[in-house]
Amino acid sequence: MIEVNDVVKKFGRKEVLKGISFTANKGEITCLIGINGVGKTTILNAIMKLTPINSGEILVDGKKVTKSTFEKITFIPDSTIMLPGFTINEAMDFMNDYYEVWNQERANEFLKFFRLNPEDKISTLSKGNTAKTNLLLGLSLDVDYVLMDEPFSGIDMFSREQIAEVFTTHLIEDRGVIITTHEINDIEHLIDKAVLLDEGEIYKEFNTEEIREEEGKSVVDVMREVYRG
Ligand SMILES: Nc1ncnc2c1ncn2[C@@H]1O[C@H](COP(=O)(O)OP(=O)(O)OP(=O)(O)O)[C@@H](O)[C@H]1O
Repeated sequence: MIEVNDVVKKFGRKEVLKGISFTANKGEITCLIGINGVGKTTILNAIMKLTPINSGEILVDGKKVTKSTFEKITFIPDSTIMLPGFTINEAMDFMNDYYEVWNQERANEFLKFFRLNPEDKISTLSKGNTAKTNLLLGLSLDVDYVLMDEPFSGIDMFSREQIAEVFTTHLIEDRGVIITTHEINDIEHLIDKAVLLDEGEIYKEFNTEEIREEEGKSVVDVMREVYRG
């Protein structure tokens, strides 16, 4: 489990995270939802220790995040191009050399699934294929937790559907996944837990199935209630 406990993050005088707490379980997809600038990326960066926090704590399987915890987590950034100078093949070789937990079999499945050409140079790929390559490189690491920042941002409908499909296949298995998004439509039916953020605070955290069964509401219904007051 990833536990984010009362985390405060300031940039200068601006308090971007105002005491955020939530948990993300293994075998579940947790979605951090909120409009632009509410602090979604900052939370992922804080979990990955890419940005220091001012107070609070983040635990992975009950332990503070250290070098060895990092081996359990992979972070797939948004449209940032990873390893741009390489072809997809060279990038996979690099990952294989660099990470003990690299799983080439899974990478080959992703190549087929996304119909990517391993000879293509990463810097020349379309936005959708860049996102798919990022997913391939991130999800072919045998880790327990996967953090994804806006995996659907700026990507055409068909590629989005294909990316969403990954979440319903064995390619994710029983990992704990945290996704950020401001567009819920593509993944509403896939997520287990929704964490609604506004201005650095958590408005509501809920199990999507429970709210569907008990209150007959979709995530979008809850978002309308929360954000439109
Ligand atoms: N390095 C930084 N220095 C100063 N302010 C920052 C920095 N990084 C982020 N911020 C500010 O923190 C706030 C939260 O940013 P963050 O990127 O986490 O939001 P977000 O919810 O991921 O937004 P988006 O949906 O647009 O990606 C924003 O107001 C942003 O301007």
